[in-house]
Amino acid sequence: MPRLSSCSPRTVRTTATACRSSRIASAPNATSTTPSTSPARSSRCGSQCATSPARTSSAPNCAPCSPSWTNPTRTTSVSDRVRAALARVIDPELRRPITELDMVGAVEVRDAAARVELKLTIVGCPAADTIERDVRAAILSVPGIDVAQVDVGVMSRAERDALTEKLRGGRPKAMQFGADTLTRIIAVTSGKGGVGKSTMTANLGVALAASGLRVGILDADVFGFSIPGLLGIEGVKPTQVGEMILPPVAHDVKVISIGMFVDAHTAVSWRGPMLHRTIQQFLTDVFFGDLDILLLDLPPGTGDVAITIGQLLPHAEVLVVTTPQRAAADVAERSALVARQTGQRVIGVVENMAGLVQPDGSVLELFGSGGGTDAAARLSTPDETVDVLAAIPISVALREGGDVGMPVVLAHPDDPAALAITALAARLATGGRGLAGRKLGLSVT
Ligand SMILES: Nc1ncnc2c1ncn2[C@@H]1O[C@H](COP(=O)(O)OP(=O)(O)OP(=O)(O)O)[C@@H](O)[C@H]1O
Repeated sequence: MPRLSSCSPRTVRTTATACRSSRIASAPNATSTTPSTSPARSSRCGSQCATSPARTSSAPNCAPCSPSWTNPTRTTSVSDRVRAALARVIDPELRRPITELDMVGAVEVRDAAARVELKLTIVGCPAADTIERDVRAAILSVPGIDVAQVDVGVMSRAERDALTEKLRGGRPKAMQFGADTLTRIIAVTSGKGGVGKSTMTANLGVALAASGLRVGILDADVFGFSIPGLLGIEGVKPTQVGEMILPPVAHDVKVISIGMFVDAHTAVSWRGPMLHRTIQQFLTDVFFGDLDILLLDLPPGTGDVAITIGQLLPHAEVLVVTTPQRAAADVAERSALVARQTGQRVIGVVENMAGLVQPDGSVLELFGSGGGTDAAARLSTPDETVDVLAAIPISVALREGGDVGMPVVLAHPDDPAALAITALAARLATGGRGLAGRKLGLSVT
């Protein structure tokens, strides 16, 4: 089983000891825009303290170095207001208020200064700077507070375990997307490689998230992972809190990919059991939270990953991507049939790389035509009609967006391919969330 390592540790800069490492700001404008790690401010404050440790610093922009926080003179209502402001700070990875995540320790107020203990989940938390900056801004947003001191520490193991437990909602560690999940799971599949499955998955995910849905992408294309690159997060490592893996967020989409755990230049060559365990671990250990839609980018063909996904997620829906070429449609049909054998429902066909519009307005059908309609017709049964849900034209902007990690639906929303993908997302989004139409495996005895 592959070891999914945590993100590379960085040292958290704590402010446990006053002044030397404290990052104290004197005014909202100064702090919210100035990096809290400003060496100038730290050393200025540090030198003040070195000479008069217990005294209020008189340096410009330097807050009291060691105020007597234990004996606050302000009423508790001000610290309550600081706490209320902190409840608006959202952890970028866990997507919940930091107060709910028990990341806020003591909150103390003295005169116009507030001190807050911030407990990060792990040492080297990649979101540390963002959280600290937001905490500082939240403190300074409270009327009457113009000095913010944030003492940054790290949760103890017990606190981390308690958080993991809380995030799981008290449920034992298990596959998150079982038959009773309210999350719609859509596997993007094709028989043939290079038809644009990953490009479609990435853009669809971003378009669905832009429409207000909570979206996750699981890159199950273990051998040819490309989702991190398509979404501009190549090289980003997930944070690990205890046994829980927090998926990086790109363009509002939570993303997990084997590419985040192996060296960029490593070729993954695993046999079936290893692939199975990896996908299973993704579905169990990665904390996606409450999602509306989970998209799966499958490798081409009908191999081990497709079978694993069929076994683990028989209630998933399947979106078949093909090109207009008849040969591609033949193979696409096969991948959909395998999915169907596991109980998954084919919800439609996407014909990608449809005609390229020429400067004179004529359309060049580089890959022929009719493949999508063909595949849909062959996949339709007397009980279930399968439609072509979208035809995505060939687009230079789409390809370029993939190359630079900026999906075309965001970078060029008026591009014909972007418009077609956005319309497809809107169509899929109307499917709603829940168990409606799902086989529940109930039987009457
Ligand atoms: N509509 C399109 N117009 C232009 N280029 C496209 C279009 N769709 C995809 N591409 C390009 O085609 C190439 C293959 O796309 P992609 O990697 O998404 O395919 P895939 O089916 O996921 O491939 P694989 O089989 O490797 O998983 C990429 O370079 C992508 O930018």
